Amino acid sequence: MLEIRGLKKNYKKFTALKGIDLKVEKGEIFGFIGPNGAGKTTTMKIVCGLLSPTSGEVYVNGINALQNIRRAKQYIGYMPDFFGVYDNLKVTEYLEFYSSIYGIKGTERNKMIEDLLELVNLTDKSDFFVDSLSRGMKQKLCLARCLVHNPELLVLDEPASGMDPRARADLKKILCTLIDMGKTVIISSHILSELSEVCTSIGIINKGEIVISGNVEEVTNKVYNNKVLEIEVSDSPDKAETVLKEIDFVQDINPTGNKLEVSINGDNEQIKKLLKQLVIRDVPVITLNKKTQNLEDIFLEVTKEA
Ligand SMILES: Nc1ncnc2c1ncn2[C@@H]1O[C@H](COP(=O)(O)OP(=O)(O)OP(=O)(O)O)[C@@H](O)[C@H]1O
Repeated sequence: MLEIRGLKKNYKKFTALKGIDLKVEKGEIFGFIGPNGAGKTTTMKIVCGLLSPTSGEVYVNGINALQNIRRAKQYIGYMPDFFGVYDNLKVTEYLEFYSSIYGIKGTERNKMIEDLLELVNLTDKSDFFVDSLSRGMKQKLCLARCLVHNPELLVLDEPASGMDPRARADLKKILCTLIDMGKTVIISSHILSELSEVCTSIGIINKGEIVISGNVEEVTNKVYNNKVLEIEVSDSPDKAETVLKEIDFVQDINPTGNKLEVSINGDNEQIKKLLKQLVIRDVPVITLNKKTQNLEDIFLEVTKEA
């Protein structure tokens, strides 16, 4: 759905993007993660045709977006990180205004606005003035706005900033609904915890360069060659520890009561071998889980200063 190749952007002498390569497949929720000033907004604006790159290529649904920006824009819904001021415009009027830009009128428009307000949980605010909405509500209205032309690719720049936990939970649900509707979503953030549960893939950008990208599991594996297992035994944790110490690919063991956190150098094959050893040696294993690393840990790991 989106492919970016060798994207560079200079602001005068400052190089904001140093040659970005990214691929986002249809149906993904791609988390575009990076600290302040990393280059997320610059990349997103170029993708949406709001900024020209210094060099590079952007393809949206196979269309060369830098050469056919009008065609590419039909596929893109962009939610900027800042929401403008709209005096004396009610929520419904606001969406009517944006619908008119795309030539959507009459009953089709009314039904679409009704559906969008339902999607973003703002049906009961349809008659409110936009300026009277809370920041979180404005964000959701802005999301509804970028859906009026039924785009396939949504580019959302920090949509959760300023939202309270309830609004964030709503946003996650909305994103899942959008994916069920067949959309592809790119969502930027520097607050990783808000993305970790919903993203199917991520790209981490730092100082204008993609440090790492791929689906969440791939990225986790690339960053952490070692896997961490959580093993619980009904009793005899000492025996479990003794057996684990004899396994050559076990790197570290951290026992707490009947639970052991075990770092291994290996993949699923090694996990199977480890479990087999424990069972053969009569260690009473009750549970064995792969400990998932959250995006926050990965982000801190890959963006830490050398
Ligand atoms: N118009 C501009 N002129 C000069 N420099 C700019 C301009 N816009 C952005 N920059 C610089 O380019 C770099 C990338 O900025 P960008 O806004 O893309 O980062 P970001 O990852 O979106 O950051 P944030 O999370 O703070 O929004 C920053 O160093 C910023 O200061």
